[in-house]
Amino acid sequence: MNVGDRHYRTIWLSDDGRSVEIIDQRWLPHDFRIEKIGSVAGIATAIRDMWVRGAPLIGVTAAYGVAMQMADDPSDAALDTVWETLHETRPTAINLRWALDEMRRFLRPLPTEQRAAAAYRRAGEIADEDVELNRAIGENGLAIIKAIAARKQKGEPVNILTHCNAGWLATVDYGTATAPIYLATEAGIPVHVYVDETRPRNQGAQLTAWEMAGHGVPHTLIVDNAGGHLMQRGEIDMVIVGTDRTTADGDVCNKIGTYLKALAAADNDVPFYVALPSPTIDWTVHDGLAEIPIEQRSADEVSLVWGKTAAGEIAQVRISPETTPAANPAFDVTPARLVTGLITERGVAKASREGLKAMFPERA
Ligand SMILES: CSC[C@@H](O)[C@@H](O)C(=O)COP(=O)(O)O
Repeated sequence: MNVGDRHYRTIWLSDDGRSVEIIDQRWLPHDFRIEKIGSVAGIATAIRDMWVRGAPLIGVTAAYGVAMQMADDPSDAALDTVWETLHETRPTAINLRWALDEMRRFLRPLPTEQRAAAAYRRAGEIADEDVELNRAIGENGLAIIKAIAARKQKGEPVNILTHCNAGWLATVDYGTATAPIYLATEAGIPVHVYVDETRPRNQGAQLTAWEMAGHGVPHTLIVDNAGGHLMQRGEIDMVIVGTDRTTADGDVCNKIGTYLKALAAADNDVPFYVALPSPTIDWTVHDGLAEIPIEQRSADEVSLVWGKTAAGEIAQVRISPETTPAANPAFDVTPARLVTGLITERGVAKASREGLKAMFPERA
């Protein structure tokens, strides 16, 4: 998507043909910084410390990490080691394991001297495929927005609530939850997005709001606790969120707080959609609550908040007593029964084993 008048993806191969450049998301919306990363250790840090984040982008970044390892040492042992090193950076988003598995499956049969070039090629393809998947999700979600718009007065916007950042910053381009929103805006369908701030890291306030502003999408930032109130007042037409892992039975794991939005949506008959590319489906998991590992992040993310001071400095402030402990589970699981539909690259699936099987018969 565009930053100013320039088109960016979130990750691209450097001119040296070996490193990658990424948009460093730690500083947004206050500062737009590009980082160059040329080692597996650098890739692991960028994923773990959330310079890059969002399930699909984590996967693509890891794929490039495998390529860097192959350029240094293309042996089978090194392939297994880089899989382990990168896999442990973040536990919940399944796209990380999907990308690492795909790279290893593709590289293992090749002679070692061909692996580095092949790995960079395959990582680039995975990045391009992500863009195509998201574009298709956009088309399928656009049909839902159009149907809601058709029931409204002419010119009245479709009000969409979203949580966390499942925008182009969380993918290579377009985003998952935001792709239908961008396509609706391009098509001239009036939309208005309520952006959940998404404590503790504020991906909504910092990233989704920045994306919406950058693309001229009318939007309003709300605190996480406001969504239920707005739904009770009929001010939300639909919810669209992303997901870090969706089970073969349609349970949806996503940023902490998603479950509460789904409960409020169900209580108020507001359709609750989840947008996802198929690499986000974990076909090996059936019971999301019991089986998906939930990342426990640092308590500092709860007790300390980043922002920009009046003097223009990007700084962190403490919001709780020094001695108060904090817990920081980063994701929760929304049971399939609360999900209206899964917007995939192939169409909108029912959030159930049968729905996903019908959409992806070759994988189920
Ligand atoms: C297209 S992204 C879907 C999810 O990855 C997104 O909603 C999310 O929860 C991201 O969490 P994050 O912890 O910022 O990586």
